[in-house]
Amino acid sequence: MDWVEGIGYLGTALTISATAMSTMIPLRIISLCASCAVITYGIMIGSMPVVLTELIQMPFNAYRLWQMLRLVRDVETAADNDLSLEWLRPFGSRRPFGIGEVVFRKGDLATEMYYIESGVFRIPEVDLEVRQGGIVGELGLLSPGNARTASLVCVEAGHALCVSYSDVKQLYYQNPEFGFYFLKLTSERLFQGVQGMSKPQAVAGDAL
Ligand SMILES: Nc1ncnc2c1ncn2[C@@H]1O[C@@H]2COP(=O)(O)O[C@H]2[C@H]1O
Repeated sequence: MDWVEGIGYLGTALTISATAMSTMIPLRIISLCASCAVITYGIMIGSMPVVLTELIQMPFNAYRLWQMLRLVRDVETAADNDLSLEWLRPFGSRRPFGIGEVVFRKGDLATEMYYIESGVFRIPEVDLEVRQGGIVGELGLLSPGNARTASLVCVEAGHALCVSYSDVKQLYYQNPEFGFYFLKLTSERLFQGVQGMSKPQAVAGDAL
């Protein structure tokens, strides 16, 4: 085996390692290293398809890596400051809701959680209001069969950021700070549920 082939095998080994990785940041870094090795090998053997494939892949990996690093930084800032969840913004889609609109009903299959940006939403089963900065719809990720534990109705028109559970899981696994927020939020709500809340209360950003 000559050194050119050696670089090719190094590229193969790094590509396989990246594929086997479960955490995003190391995966992206190893993928970028693999691309560098494969591009070098492709140039050495004069194979444009090999070089081109890697050149196309590299910006995607670099962009995703930048996104993830930025997220980690933002979550750390959020943890140090006012616990605002503004950094969730890139992970969700903004949706408007009108007065009386039922966002979901108890028992519905849950696929996303909501970060309330404006307006007022009500959870009738526990007589709670969720306002700007509040998180709602996170328990469905943990409930049996992903069923909604309560309904959500819009009582004052506004907007909510909808974040899919696959993104929530990704954030959970990638970022211990977010994982801890999530754990704290869900356990607080489960404890509240156990204690049987009866008085109307407002759930806002400080719920975390
Ligand atoms: N006791 C509670 N206190 C605060 N929020 C609750 C409570 N019970 C349910 N919720 C919220 O209402 C949501 C209904 O949908 P989910 O079960 O997905 O997630 C639930 C929580 O976000």
